Amino acid sequence: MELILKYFTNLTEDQISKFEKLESLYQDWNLKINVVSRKDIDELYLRHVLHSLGIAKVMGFSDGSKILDVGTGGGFPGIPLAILFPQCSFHLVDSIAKKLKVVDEVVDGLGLTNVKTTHSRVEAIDDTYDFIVSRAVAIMPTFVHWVKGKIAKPQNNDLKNGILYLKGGDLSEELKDYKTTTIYNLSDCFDEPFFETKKVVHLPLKYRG
Ligand SMILES: C[S@@+](CC[C@H](N)C(=O)[O-])C[C@H]1O[C@@H](n2cnc3c(N)ncnc32)[C@H](O)[C@@H]1O
Repeated sequence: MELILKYFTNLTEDQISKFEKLESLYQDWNLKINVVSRKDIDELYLRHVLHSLGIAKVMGFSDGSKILDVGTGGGFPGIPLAILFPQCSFHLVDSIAKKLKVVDEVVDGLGLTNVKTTHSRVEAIDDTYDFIVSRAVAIMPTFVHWVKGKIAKPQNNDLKNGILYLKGGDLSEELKDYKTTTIYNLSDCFDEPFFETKKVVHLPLKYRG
């Protein structure tokens, strides 16, 4: 938990208590349904919570923003971001029901009122969002194919609306067809060696409507 406080110094009491509660909620639920590996549970704050919050280091969501987390699995990056941005609404989608069972229990346990979950493949979701976040779900061309048409018309001519994807390693081949992409190195934001090769890819997308 100290890790989160090291990099996010303006948290409210409510946010701190929610981040603190996360560990025991995941530990309890992971005993019943294994959604996070043993190693990752031991390093929950580094590998899951802080990594998810890397998105917030490169993009501040304005109040009222609508955000879709595709393939949320055990709730990452959606749940940590929902704690950090209580004035935004988060839709967490996954095609595996048992993973969402854990997410629902964590959301209830934290009293997160800005999160809804849907058991579905993302292709079947018919709605629009300001941002689409994700980690470890598909290569970019597949991902873009799944989510195009799901970006809302920007408020205030904000041309940033689009995908924010947590990725690692060399992305030059995977991203070569996307000219408007910006890649942010999380090693510039966090000192921990875990972030050495970790990046956030920002790909603005054309909006629908
Ligand atoms: C490797 S896990 C990553 C989970 C989480 N994002 C994380 O980083 O911890 C990939 C997840 O994507 C989900 N998934 C894969 N394709 C999907 C699709 N088309 N629509 C919704 N979920 C999908 C899988 O069910 C799985 O839970």
